[in-house]
Amino acid sequence: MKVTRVQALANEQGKLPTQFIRPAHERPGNSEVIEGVQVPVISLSQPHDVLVKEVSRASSEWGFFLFTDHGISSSLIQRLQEVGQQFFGLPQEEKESYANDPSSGKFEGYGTKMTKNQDETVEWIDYFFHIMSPPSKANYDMWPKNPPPYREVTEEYNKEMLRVTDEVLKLLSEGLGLEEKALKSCLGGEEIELEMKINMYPPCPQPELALGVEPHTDMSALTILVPNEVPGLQVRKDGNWIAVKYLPNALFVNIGDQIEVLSNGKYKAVLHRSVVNKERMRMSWAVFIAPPHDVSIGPLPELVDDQNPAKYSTKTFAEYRYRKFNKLPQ
Ligand SMILES: O=C(O)CCC(=O)C(=O)O
Ligand SMILES: [Fe+2]
Repeated sequence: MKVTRVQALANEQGKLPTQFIRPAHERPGNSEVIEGVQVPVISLSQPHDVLVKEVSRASSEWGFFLFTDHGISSSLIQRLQEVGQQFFGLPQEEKESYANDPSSGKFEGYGTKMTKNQDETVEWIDYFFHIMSPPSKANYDMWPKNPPPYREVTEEYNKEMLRVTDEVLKLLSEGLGLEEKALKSCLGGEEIELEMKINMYPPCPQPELALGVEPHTDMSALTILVPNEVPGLQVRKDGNWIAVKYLPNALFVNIGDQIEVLSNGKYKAVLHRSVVNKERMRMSWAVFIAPPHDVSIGPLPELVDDQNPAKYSTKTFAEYRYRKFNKLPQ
């Protein structure tokens, strides 16, 4: 089936096509956005006990924080961004050879959401999605072959993401009063999955009427994202949308649904959305960290007792995903 890419629409001058116009209450132009509030910024070079406290606090109060001094070189982040930009700069025909097809279960590849019916609204975004880890699940044939360094750069970034993931999961485990391996082993241990989603938001003729990504929490355990320099991410805190400022080389860390469930609600999955820009293309590289599909996730028994009953039901990640995709209650 022929899919109209947002990138192609952006090249046609003019008005925003109707399927992108959000209902009035969802339009970024109609909602107050707080610009001045600072989201938590946490340096990974602090003493361990301070880090445990800061990460645990940010994850309980915000479900979101920025990491600095994480040890990933700025040149690696720059190369990751270059190969992603170069992919989206390829001729349309070449990008189409990677087209995904979520309706038939083919999630990996080049994608754009389509409307199922007339009154459904879509998002101003094209993306590329593929599994990075574990190697046994990575389908390297689906990774961009152009530009040629794509695979090498992405594998190098994947190694760094595995290292930072271990670090965050240890800190979060300790913040729950558990031993440092607790959360990772619940998430499949070495079988934990890392997925790359490159988000590409072309310039939008009427950004005040559209959204890049609608409000959602990530169904992952954690998401670690690096954006380009164009701002656009907003996180929900105490009933307000807070615009997240760009901080060069910082990692944006989201708590996702699976950590909220495992922690029995002590840590909160952050509600977030992204807005688009009239002049500039925004891009972001989101790494979703999730359990394998057959792993069951529920509140950790150590966190549940008579005073703290389980707030979530236990189910496999496959079941959770199915329910979330189909907007069924969890
Ligand atoms: O582009 C962003 O900053 C957010 C993207 C996002 O929320 C997602 O891909 O789940
Ligand atoms: Fe997200």
